[in-house]
Amino acid sequence: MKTIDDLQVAGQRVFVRADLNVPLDGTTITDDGRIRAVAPTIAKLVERGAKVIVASHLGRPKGAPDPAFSLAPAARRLGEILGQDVAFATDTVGDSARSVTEGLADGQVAVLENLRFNAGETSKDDAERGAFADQLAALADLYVGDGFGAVHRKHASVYDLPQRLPHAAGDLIAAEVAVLKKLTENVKRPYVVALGGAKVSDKLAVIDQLVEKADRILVGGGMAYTFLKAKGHEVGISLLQEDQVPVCLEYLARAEKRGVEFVLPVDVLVSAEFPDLKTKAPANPDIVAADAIPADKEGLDIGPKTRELYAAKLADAGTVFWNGPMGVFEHPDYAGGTKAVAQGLLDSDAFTVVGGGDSAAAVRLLGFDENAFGHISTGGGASLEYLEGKTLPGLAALED
Ligand SMILES: Nc1ncnc2c1ncn2[C@@H]1O[C@H](COP(=O)(O)OP(=O)(O)OP(=O)(O)O)[C@@H](O)[C@H]1O
Ligand SMILES: O=C(O)[C@H](O)COP(=O)(O)O
Repeated sequence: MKTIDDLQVAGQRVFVRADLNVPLDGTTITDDGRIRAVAPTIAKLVERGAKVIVASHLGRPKGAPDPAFSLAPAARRLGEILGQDVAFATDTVGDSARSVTEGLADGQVAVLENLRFNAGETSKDDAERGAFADQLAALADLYVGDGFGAVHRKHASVYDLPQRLPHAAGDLIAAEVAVLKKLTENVKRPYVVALGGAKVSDKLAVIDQLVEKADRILVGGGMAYTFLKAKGHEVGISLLQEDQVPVCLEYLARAEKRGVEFVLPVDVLVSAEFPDLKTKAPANPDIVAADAIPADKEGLDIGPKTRELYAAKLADAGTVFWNGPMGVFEHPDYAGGTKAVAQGLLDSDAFTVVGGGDSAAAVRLLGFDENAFGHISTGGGASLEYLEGKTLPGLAALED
């Protein structure tokens, strides 16, 4: 892969595909880690006299403009971090994008509106994605891929666009790949993987390969309930991927055969209602055994016994990879499980990697020092798929 140092960027329009998919409370960014992570790449391009055009997705809008998913707050924050004005285009490839990018002088930066406001960005149809990539390509001379969190997506700006422009990997992608590569070679054992979060359907599949690589897998968050169901327990109204129950059973059987310890919650915090993340009003959850979740309640965090169990399972680890909060950590009543696992990582002597937008945000928002971990990756799904050994579209497209 070429790096930025291989490109002559002075005076050129450089398209930077970043991952500015940051958590928002209205228009307030609650954690700016992903913006800070890509800022050095943008600053380097600025310093070298490029006209920098930054593009990203935010959330999962449905292929049309939706103000709740505007990148305007992220563009403002990027300007503050860079210490310079950052222009904002109110569309992605329309009149605003054209005029804002045409108006850039050398060393200036613009952010385009959310790529996913355009159906072509995420389309499964090659021609539709290609047509959108053509429109993006018209805005720029060079492409820098630095949105590590999205490299596992075969999307127009990630996969098709670099094939249309001279391209290189940005410094964030280069650094992420260098660390994650270490986890695919000579890992210090026991190798413990902790999985949680809400993107259950996306991430269950990675267990297929992790069962072959890890020594111990701890499951929490929304991911746990499909496994509990597979074990024959009722899970009430918890997040459930019913069609994946047979797959979970297969993973459990394969783990047992390979001697991989597969650890599931023994107790959970439940409530009849999803908590109010805005007011943070007390949720008063109940603690129940994992095999006794009431039919009208959902599991929203791992319980106290599970926290202790997971801390013990992390204590002797040589390497830990963790993706996905153990509960709805955004509410204080459901942050305990995520805190316990973060503390468990720190209390071990392991090389620790935390991956994912919300997982990294959780670590910082819950007051942990991000420098105390071995590596905080900006990619959750992306790092998991990398560790699985998959070819990631956004990395493949950056190859020479
Ligand atoms: N039991 C649960 N039920 C519902 N949501 C949950 C539960 N446990 C955790 N979550 C939610 O999971 C979300 C984070 O999951 P996600 O899979 O997106 O992780 P991530 O670290 O952001 O990874 P990525 O970068 O791939 O998105 C949080 O918003 C949290 O509230
Ligand atoms: O948060 C992430 O994992 C990345 O920004 C990718 O987002 P996506 O899962 O919506 O594609």
